[in-house]
Amino acid sequence: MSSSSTPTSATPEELWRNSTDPNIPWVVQKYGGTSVGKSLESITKIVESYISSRTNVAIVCSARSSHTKALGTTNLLLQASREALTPPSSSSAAGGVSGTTTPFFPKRVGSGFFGKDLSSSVSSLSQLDINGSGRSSSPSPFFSSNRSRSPPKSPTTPSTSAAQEVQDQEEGFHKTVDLIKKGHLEAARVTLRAGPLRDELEDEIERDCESLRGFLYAAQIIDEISPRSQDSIVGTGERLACKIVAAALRDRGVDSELVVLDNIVDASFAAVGGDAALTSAGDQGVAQLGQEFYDHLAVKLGERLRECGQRVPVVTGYFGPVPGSLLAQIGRGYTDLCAALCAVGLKASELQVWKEVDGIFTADPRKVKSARLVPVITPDEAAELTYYGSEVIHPFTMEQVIRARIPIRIKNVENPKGDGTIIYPDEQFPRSLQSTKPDSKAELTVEERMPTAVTIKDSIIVLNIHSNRKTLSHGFLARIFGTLDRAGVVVDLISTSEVHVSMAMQSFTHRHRLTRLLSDLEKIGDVSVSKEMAILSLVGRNMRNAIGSAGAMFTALAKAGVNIEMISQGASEINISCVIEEKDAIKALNVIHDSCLTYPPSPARAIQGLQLS
Ligand SMILES: Nc1ncnc2c1ncn2[C@@H]1O[C@H](COP(=O)(O)OP(=O)(O)O)[C@@H](O)[C@H]1O
Ligand SMILES: N[C@@H](CC(=O)OP(=O)(O)O)C(=O)O
Repeated sequence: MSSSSTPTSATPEELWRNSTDPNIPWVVQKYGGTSVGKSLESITKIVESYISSRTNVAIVCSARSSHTKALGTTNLLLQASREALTPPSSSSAAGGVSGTTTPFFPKRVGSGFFGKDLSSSVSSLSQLDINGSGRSSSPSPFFSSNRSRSPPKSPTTPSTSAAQEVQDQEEGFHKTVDLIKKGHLEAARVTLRAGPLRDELEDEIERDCESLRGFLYAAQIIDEISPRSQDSIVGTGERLACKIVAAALRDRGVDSELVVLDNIVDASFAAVGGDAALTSAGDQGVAQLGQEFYDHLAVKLGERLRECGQRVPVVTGYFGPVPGSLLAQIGRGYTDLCAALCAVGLKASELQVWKEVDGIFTADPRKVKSARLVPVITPDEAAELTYYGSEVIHPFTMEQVIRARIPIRIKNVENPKGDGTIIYPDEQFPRSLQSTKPDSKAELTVEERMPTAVTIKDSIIVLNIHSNRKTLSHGFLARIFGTLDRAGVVVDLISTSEVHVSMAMQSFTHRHRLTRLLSDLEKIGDVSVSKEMAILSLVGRNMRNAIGSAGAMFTALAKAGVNIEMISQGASEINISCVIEEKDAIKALNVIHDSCLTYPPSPARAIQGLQLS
């Protein structure tokens, strides 16, 4: 359907009858956490409008974020996990939350609209798997407090006093679970009309949050959260969000079905032959999920979603504890990948990623007022932007849908009529936008030679290692990479000479991890650390053909008095990055946007200096 279609006056039932034809195309819509948190009303209208235009819609949702992703449910869930492993303060013991009005180990309750597979419980400490899939924990803990364990109080042990009890309950993960519960209950009350559906939804939220609490409590007792358990904890966010969205659609007369994917990977993984789904990782490191795994999962998802028949599938973007852990294998933003695999499985005509912005901009519109919408972008450019701070779309997403020749469109929930940004591979670009053909270089306009976007990644540290010259240069580099691999550290940028290596990476949340890494690196050479840095990246497919992009970028930064700590140009030639001080980040973004990305160019702008190679 066209992106500008609007709802008709037909009732939802009439609309829905129109959409049952199996030949009607599918559109998969992924709604980001901020949209689920802030724009539920708009989401339901969008879904209705697509159904009315004879389109089958499947929707995939992320965990709610009421303001920003940083304050969203997934981050709260990760925080709660850490808190469960943090030693309790002075007098409050791990189990000091007894006597609360809500049970720690709630009973599984019958299946209403939300189905029987949705509530789960932890009935024993060995069952550390929040979704009850029955698989045992991985032996290597993802989070472990490394503290000597003091015997926790049992949940039924009375606390010393009522006041202490209240204080205990407010501490640590309990407070965080309460916050998650409160936010979701409020959303349910604001979104749904009073009645049985809302009552059932509130019960479901209550139950899921208490299951979570019980799970964390059990983790606290055994003092360990395995990667698989961590995945399950994180998955609570998508489950809660989807319950609200599915109920909101129903409340407005759109028949929906909640699709929880907690167990889909187990079945898919077995079917493709266990470890065969993982590609070889060599001697060390984590094996990567292979294409065979994704292909099979896509088929499974397609089959599952078609089972929904006339109902709109509302799919948890969390798709279960994958081999090697979802967060380690795919990382944050996994719901984009889930939506992509749903689109592939359904042979959808389009994958739509709905956000709170009109699409991909030339810079973060919150930070650069003059940023413009980019109408078309390549998957490589979108991936570079995501890696370097503009969380536009998960990089793995694009490969899956583009292999299946399904276009991706980024759209704004609050502006559904906008065209958004479409992600096309280079070779599928409209002819006028193909700037890589050698014989067409002379015809390129200044605009066609411009970079696509500028982005900033905050909270960066730079480690500089100077060789102690006790090993040859290749041995020096090998030892550094070996040390980083063992520490599980991802390097964002690197710049090397024979005896000196500078590496930019995300700041460490846990100081002890940095301390440990530094002491290991000090065995290889002298180490210095620069903190509170940011990576500034200029991204654009056109930079392959333009001489002077780097010159324009660094001239503009020099004129603005921005100090550059390190420089790196990726092998792809579509990204030039440098590390600057974090305090200069916004200024640098604006300066680069004004000088390299503003059209039409003024004589003062450095873009004038660009020539074709
Ligand atoms: N180049 C960019 N183009 C568009 N948005 C960007 C860019 N860089 C950063 N952003 C930010 O990314 C966010 C994406 O939208 P949002 O709906 O909040 O994300 P999510 O779908 O993860 O909830 C916006 O807040 C926007 O300010
Ligand atoms: N909620 C998960 C998954 C996700 O994809 O989020 P979002 O769609 O809001 O980027 C996360 O924060 O990582």
